[in-house]
Amino acid sequence: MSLTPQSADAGPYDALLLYSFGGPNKPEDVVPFLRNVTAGKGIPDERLEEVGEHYYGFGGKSPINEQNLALKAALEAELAERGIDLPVVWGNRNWEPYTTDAIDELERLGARRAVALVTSAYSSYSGCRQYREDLAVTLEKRGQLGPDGSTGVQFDKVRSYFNHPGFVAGNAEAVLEAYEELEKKGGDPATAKLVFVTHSIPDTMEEASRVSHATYSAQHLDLAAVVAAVVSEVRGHAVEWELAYCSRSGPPSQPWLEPDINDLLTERAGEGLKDVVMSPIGFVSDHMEVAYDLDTEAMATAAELGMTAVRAGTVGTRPVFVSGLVDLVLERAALARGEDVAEETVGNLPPFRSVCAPGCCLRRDGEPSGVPALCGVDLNS
Ligand SMILES: CC1=C(CCC(=O)O)c2cc3nc(cc4[nH]c(cc5[nH]c(cc1n2)c(C)c5CCC(=O)O)c(CCC(=O)O)c4C)C(CCC(=O)O)=C3C
Ligand SMILES: [Fe+2]
Repeated sequence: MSLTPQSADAGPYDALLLYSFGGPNKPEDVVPFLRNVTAGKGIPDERLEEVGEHYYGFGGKSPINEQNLALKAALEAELAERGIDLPVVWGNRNWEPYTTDAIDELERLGARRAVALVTSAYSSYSGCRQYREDLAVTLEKRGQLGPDGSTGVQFDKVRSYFNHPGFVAGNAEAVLEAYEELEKKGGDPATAKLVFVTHSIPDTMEEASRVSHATYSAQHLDLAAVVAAVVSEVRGHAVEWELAYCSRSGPPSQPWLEPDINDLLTERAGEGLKDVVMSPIGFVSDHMEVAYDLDTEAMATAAELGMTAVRAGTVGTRPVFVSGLVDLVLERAALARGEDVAEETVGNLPPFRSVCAPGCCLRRDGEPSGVPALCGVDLNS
């Protein structure tokens, strides 16, 4: 697909909200942060203590906040380069600067209509609707949620971008670099397996992500197939790949998406697999899930199994990714202006909706949340 020429017009938006998960900055933040994340989610105490230890092992500090600041700076630079006058404001669901701090900042800037860009490329409750609910609930607490949406700053959202060319190209670039590293470590790229990794979610959340489009796992499989095809073409050999999961939580009785990356490595090693490249396509930066679950845990598993393993990078602030994000912002602006725009994609799935459909990405299949959400067809859908 050819790139559509886009005007450098971000109107009707007067600000961009970079909207993320958040993470602790120091040891004292760890427990309050975990309380924010898990409020009402039924995560067992043992799991929380274990996750707390992951953070303490890294000095009580998650890399995520610095990574988001770097992404914010990269977005600002790309916007300036293209002559687009759009201030970027950063906010998080689970830590400072909170969503409400971001709205304060938007008000200080005099913004009346903002476009939200979530640091999650996939559509599911965790990566999409939970952010939309958080915006609505935050405005509600501020007394700014009118019957048809915000009476304060008005928000739209950039579509889930797992199949946008910039995200796909950034991941392919990172995987190609990992193959070179594997060769340097003495591995054999021609027989290595490419394992894509993402955050596991409960099976019920996977089912509920089906409402208006392909499920969370299907979105990953679509992107993975394209990345594997690029790698195969560039390297000139067949690439065998599969998808695995990390970071499972919740009670053991509750089914979550599998296989777990460690189980997969163990099983494949038993079948004689020697070399592996792990590509964390589920994450946009090397935050704690990557630093602990992959770099610490899965790499240790691979070492114990005598495998040669390399972890590919995340898209982070790769120029091709950042420039794709700015394209997505301009695309959303053109849609908001009522223009006819080509919504660029790669892979087999269509572009995901910029305005979420009723019932989209609920937490559990068939269970309305009763929580209002912005950026859908209406507040309570
Ligand atoms: C799909 C998905 C993404 C990717 C999309 C996105 O980026 O949004 C993601 C990202 C992240 N998850 C993160 C951290 C945590 N996630 C937890 C818990 C959970 N995650 C879930 C899903 C996801 N999570 C789910 C279904 C739960 C169970 C509770 C619930 O149903 O909500 C818990 C609680 C303890 C535990 O169980 O692990 C923690 C501490 C961090 C911060 C890392 C850092 O600090 O660097 C980030 C970026
Ligand atoms: Fe998570």
